[in-house]
Amino acid sequence: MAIENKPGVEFDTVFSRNDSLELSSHHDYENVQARIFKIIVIGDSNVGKTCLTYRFCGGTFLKNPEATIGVDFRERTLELGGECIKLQIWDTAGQERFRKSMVEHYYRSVHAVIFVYDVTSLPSFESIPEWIEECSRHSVGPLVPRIMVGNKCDLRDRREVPASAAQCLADSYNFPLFETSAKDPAEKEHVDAIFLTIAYRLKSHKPLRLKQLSESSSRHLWNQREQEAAACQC
Ligand SMILES: Nc1nc2c(ncn2[C@@H]2O[C@H](COP(=O)(O)OP(=O)(O)OP(=O)(O)O)[C@@H](O)[C@H]2O)c(=O)[nH]1
Ligand SMILES: [Mg+2]
Repeated sequence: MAIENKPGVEFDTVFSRNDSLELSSHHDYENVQARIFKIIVIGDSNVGKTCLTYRFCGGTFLKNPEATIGVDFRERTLELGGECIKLQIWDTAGQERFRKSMVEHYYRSVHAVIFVYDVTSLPSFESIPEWIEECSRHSVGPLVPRIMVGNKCDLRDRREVPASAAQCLADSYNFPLFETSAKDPAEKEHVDAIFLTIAYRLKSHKPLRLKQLSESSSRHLWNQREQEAAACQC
């Protein structure tokens, strides 16, 4: 599910029926020029960064993943509005010992950042400000989109992070918030939507159009002006 960020303002992510998530077969892969965007996925160990990125790039739930050492690269090419976009996803290590020599590389020339926590782990949520702070220390520009993702929503009985608390934190940074599950097949399209939201933002390379809506009809909310203004915190 996507969670409201600010009432009355919609993050104008409308996926056209003509957009496909993959390059269609009539394309000659060799000759297609794709713009490449680097997206890093950051958060505590065990929150499901590898499973989320695998779900998006591989289409299935990765059983028995091992802790990521350094970084794993995944990519997926999309056709959006007639343009080829390649998302190069850096699945980073959450464990300090597996990431410390890599941190500079994570943040260099990054185009978007996804902060992940586990809704069944309060400590992983409480770490989010530290991850945002690390991002800030590495001079990631204010126009670089950031989003927050709460993973493992399928574990309903074990939830420790209320959606309201997560929304509050996301609002304080003016980040969009998504809650999802890499494991639940019913959430597959929602995982896609997280990355597509970023892809559209990167593709346009310009401020999003803000559409005033009634509170009840608002979904995928992201106040871009406030997001950019507040991004100096991150
Ligand atoms: N129930 C449930 N389990 C999940 C989900 N996503 C990941 N897991 C499990 O959580 C554990 C950790 O997943 P990973 O994807 O390896 O976590 P990570 O954030 O990449 O961990 P590091 O590589 O150590 O930073 C594994 O046992 C996964 O099976 C989910 O959506 N639901
Ligand atoms: Mg991992």
